[in-house]
Amino acid sequence: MPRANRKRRRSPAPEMHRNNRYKESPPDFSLLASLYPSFRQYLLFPSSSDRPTIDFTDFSATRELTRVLLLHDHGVNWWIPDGQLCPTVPNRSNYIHWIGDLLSSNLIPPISNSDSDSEKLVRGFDIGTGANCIYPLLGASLKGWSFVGSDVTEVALEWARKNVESNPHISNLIEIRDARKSRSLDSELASTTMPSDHVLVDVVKEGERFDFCMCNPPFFESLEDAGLNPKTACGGTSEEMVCPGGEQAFIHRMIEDSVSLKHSFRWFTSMVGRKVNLKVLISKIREVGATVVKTTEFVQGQTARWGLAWSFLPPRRNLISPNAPIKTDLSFMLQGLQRKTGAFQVLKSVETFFLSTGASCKSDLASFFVNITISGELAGEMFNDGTKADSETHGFSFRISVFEQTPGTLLLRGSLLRKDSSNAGAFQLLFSHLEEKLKMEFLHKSGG
Ligand SMILES: C[S@@+](CC[C@H](N)C(=O)[O-])C[C@H]1O[C@@H](n2cnc3c(N)ncnc32)[C@H](O)[C@@H]1O
Repeated sequence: MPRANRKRRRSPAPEMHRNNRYKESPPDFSLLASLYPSFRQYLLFPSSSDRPTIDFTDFSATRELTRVLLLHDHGVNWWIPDGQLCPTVPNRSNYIHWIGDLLSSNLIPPISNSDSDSEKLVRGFDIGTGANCIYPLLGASLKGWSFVGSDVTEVALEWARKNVESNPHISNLIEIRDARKSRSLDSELASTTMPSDHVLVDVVKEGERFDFCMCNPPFFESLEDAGLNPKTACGGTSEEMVCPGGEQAFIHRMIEDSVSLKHSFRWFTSMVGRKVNLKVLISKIREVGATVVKTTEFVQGQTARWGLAWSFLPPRRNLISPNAPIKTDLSFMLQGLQRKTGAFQVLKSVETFFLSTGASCKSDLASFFVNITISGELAGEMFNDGTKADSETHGFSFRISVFEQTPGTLLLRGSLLRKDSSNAGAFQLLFSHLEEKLKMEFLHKSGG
């Protein structure tokens, strides 16, 4: 059916995550071929372009590209047997970076992690890690996170373990867990290859705590449904791509398990392949009483994919009660600073902090202030709990000024530039994160 006149989205097409190394510089195939002769054989030189490419419908070529990208850009040794699902590194990195955003937004405060509290190690659970084990490998190498990766097929478990063992520098961060073992408790399912009703319950051990779980579920109800994208050859066996009821049934099971394990995870997350499923799943999550639901759209070449996250823990922003007086001017002091720490240095840190969130900053160093703008899109990513459409999330601007009170004491003042109370809560939250960050940075250094 022709769709030329149909408006596809309300917001601009999603871009790669700002921290994705391939956002500004896509993989340089010429360079990779010069460094890795095994990749050279797959290069094609189309007459229409001066840049070489590869045949993305050739499984061996896409697998070799993934291998050299993981090795060259991430220092990861990797391989999968013929026919297994072959991940694209730039796309899979977006999901990792989005989880990084969820964790650093501090919307849901960290939960105490019984066995790694002292190390403050971020701990994730990858449901269905696959033979490629891509998320634990990327999460450990990019972020230093530790993982449990689960799966239910012999080949996935064997190759995921091989991929972990081939990387001794991060192997202590990744445990591969057989989710079928837990199923042996369930006698009816023990001898079948059908996915169990549980994906987390019985796989997560008593007393374990995780900062997040993630999942790239089997999207399709049948292999015919999966079809084959003629433009790519990512492989994928029926066990990897198909489950009864498709992704909706799989994520439903995750949601049900999340209710039983609501205190064991800070964030539950999953990738979703169809927008129509996203809406149904959000309703289900609300129905079971999650306190926060967040969504994002991922860049996945020609195909749209969504990220869905929820939590049952009380969000920090609830601390800003709707009945509390709305403050559009806020301040705090930095006292006991070292002599060499002046207003200029603190202002630069303010700028670095907000730039790292994706905000844009304009500094006036002579007057010791920086104006910060949070775009509507960024505000949506940071604060939208899934109840608002992207187009309803408005951007806002505020000014942070630094005043030297006495040597060693600075006053920081934040003011919303348009005194629009609808963004006051978000502004207060960001300002409190800034206070936390600057106190950590400057007062810890000076022993304060
Ligand atoms: C689409 S693949 C994802 C593989 C990999 N994470 C990736 O992103 O490329 C889905 C994976 O889920 C696994 N799986 C299916 N049912 C499962 C269950 N109940 N528990 C854990 N893994 C399961 C499949 O064997 C398969 O490896």
